[in-house]
Amino acid sequence: MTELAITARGLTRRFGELTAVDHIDLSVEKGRIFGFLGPNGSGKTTAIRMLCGLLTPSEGEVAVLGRSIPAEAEKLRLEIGYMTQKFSLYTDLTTLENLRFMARVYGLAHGQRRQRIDEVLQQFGLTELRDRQLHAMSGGQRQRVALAVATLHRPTLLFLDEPTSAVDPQNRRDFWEKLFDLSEAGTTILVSTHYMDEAERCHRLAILERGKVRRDDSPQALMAALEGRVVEVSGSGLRALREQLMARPDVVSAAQQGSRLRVLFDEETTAPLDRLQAAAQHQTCQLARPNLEDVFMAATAGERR
Ligand SMILES: Nc1ncnc2c1ncn2[C@@H]1O[C@H](COP(=O)(O)OP(=O)(O)OP(=O)(O)O)[C@@H](O)[C@H]1O
Repeated sequence: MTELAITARGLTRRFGELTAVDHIDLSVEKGRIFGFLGPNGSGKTTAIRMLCGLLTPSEGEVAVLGRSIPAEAEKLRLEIGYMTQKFSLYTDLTTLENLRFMARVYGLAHGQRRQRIDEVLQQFGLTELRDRQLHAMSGGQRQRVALAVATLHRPTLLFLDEPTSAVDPQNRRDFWEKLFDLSEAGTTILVSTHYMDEAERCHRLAILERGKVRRDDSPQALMAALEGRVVEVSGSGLRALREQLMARPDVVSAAQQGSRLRVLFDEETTAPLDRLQAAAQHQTCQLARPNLEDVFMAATAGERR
């Protein structure tokens, strides 16, 4: 049987009238990278804060690393790492000063601190930046420092809340390579994002929208489930065609990408290619491989209608 690092049943958080997280169920396997994909305000941060024990649920059961949360949250403190969306380190201190300070906060034994700090400096490519103040670093460099700090005490579970929102694509790729190194070494990672390319890298993904989990599976399985429902149209007159298609009940979404229009049909539609070709007589239509954006549109279609 696979071991679970996190289980949540019916996890809910209300803020007054608003239900920010609405009865979500989660099972996160140990050693895997689990993603929360959702737009702003979908409840990712609120869910993560409850799983860390920083926010009390309104309803629901949560167990993290075998401990009941929030009752046993204090015992979890040294077993988890948390990197928040907002940068939370001291920007007027250097990398080394931040690491030394946090090593004390985590209660690392005096004799181990230096060795462990040297290890993370090397692991995250920070040796040359050890004496630089954080305000004089790029977004990508700072995120590396934040990840080094979050893993300094060797947590077995890492919560990363939109860790790369201020980072360019190359640095995002490098950051993800570090996450895979950590995952291979046995660390469980729960990461929230609104980038499709990041979501696609996760072993498993929960798509959140308005506080609910709309889909929960591997990215590959989620995309495979849409096989045969996505058609691409090329040719002229795509703007007018899009408008016409968006009015149809069998079309979930129609989005232009360069000189193509990508059309997603709903589940019940049979032979979408033939249907579209009938509507787009002056254009060329062909079936396309579903991507995560299509999955996201399909998962949230009910809400938009
Ligand atoms: N302390 C709070 N008091 C009142 N409302 C809150 C509070 N925290 C979050 N919310 C609301 O709950 C909803 C979910 O917010 P949350 O921050 O969890 O979403 P998110 O998916 O993390 O979005 P973002 O990427 O913008 O942070 C939002 O409508 C937000 O305004």
